[in-house]
Amino acid sequence: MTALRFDLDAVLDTLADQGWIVIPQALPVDLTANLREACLQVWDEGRFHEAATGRAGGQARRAEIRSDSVLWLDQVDELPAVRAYNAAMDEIMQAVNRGLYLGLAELESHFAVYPEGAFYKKHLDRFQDDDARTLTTVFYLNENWPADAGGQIRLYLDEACGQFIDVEPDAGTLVLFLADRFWHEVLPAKRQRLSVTGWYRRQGGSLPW
Ligand SMILES: O=C(O)CCC(=O)C(=O)O
Ligand SMILES: [Fe+2]
Repeated sequence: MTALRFDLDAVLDTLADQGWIVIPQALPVDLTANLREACLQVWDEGRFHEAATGRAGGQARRAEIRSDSVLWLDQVDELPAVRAYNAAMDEIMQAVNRGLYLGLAELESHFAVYPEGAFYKKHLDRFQDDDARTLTTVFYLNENWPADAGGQIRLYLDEACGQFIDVEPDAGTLVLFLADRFWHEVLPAKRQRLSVTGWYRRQGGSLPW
C-alpha cells in the first residue's frame, strides 16, 4: 500500500511543466512524526556533524555559507522510520522515472538540524565536478512551526532570481525541484528546524559528451 498522500500523476505533470513543486501533507502524519522522533533521537546521541560545502576533496566547512548540522540517512537506515521514508521516496523515484525519463538511480539524503539562528545562503545543489544530483527533495519535520519563526526555504523561480516563493518548513511538506536549475536559500531560523534533504542521482553522473 502506498504511503504517498498525493496524486502522483498531478505532481509529475507539475514537475514536467515548471521543474519544482511544493506538496503539503505529502506523507502520513504518523510516518512524519516517527521520522521527527528518530531525527531527535540521533541528534541527542550526538551523531550529527557540522555541514560542509562541496564534495570529497573540495569539502570545506564554511560557516558563513551554512550553519546546519547533518547526518546521512545511510548511517541510520536500520531505524523503522527511516526505512518507511526511504520506501516512500523510492516510490516517487520510480514514478518520476516512468513519467519524466530522468533516469534516476538512487537517493542520497541526510537529516538536517538548523539550530536557532542557523541558515543556508543562496546556492545551487550541484557540484562543479559531479552533475549526478538531478532532483532535490526536502521534507520538513517541524510541527506547529510559528509564522514568525523564519526558517523558510526561499526558492528562486528564474535564473535571474527576480521571482521567488517562501515555503514554511511545516511537518509533512515535501519540496521537489531540479537541482541544477533553482537557486534557493534557507532564511535564518529562530528556533530549531528539522528536515530531511536529499538528492535523486542519475546513474554515473558524468556529462554524456
Ligand atoms: O532545508 C531546506 O529547506 C533546504 C536545504 C538545502 O538547500 C540543502 O541542504 O542543500
Ligand atoms: Fe540546497
